[in-house]
Amino acid sequence: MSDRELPLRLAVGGDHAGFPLKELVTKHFSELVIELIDCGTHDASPSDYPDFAVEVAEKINSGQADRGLLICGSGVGVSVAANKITGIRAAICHDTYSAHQGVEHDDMNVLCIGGRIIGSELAFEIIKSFLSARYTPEERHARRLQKIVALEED
Ligand SMILES: O=C[C@H](O)[C@H](O)[C@H](O)COP(=O)(O)O
Repeated sequence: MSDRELPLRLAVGGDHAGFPLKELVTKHFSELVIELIDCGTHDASPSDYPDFAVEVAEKINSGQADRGLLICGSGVGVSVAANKITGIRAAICHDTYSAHQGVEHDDMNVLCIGGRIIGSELAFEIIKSFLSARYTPEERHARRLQKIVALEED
């Protein structure tokens, strides 16, 4: 995949376990997106992943960012936390197919990665796949998304 510009504003966050990969990701993508907002953590001292899920979600829900990227050790904690927040559709993707199909079909707006699971080069490819993808507004996808919105309203 080429390193052409990915015209989105991206909010990035993660805990101490995600910090090493987040540092590499922010450096790699800062020139490839319109804006990269680093929501922390800013060092490797122990921290709590829900705090960064909240920060990234706030950037999206306030309109400051188009998409989010969350990195913890496994990707599990940040995805569980982010999906508690209305308007956030987050998923762990450790392959490129899920990263673009999740956007195209499910309008996924937050990608979650495990910094202890995959290396930086694969992570870069997955993130590019996620950022390059666009939601496909076909009737079946819209119908399913409406059912998810209804779950949020329960
Ligand atoms: O799903 C949770 C995340 O992977 C956390 O990054 C992980 O639990 C942190 O582990 P520890 O506090 O042992 O470094």
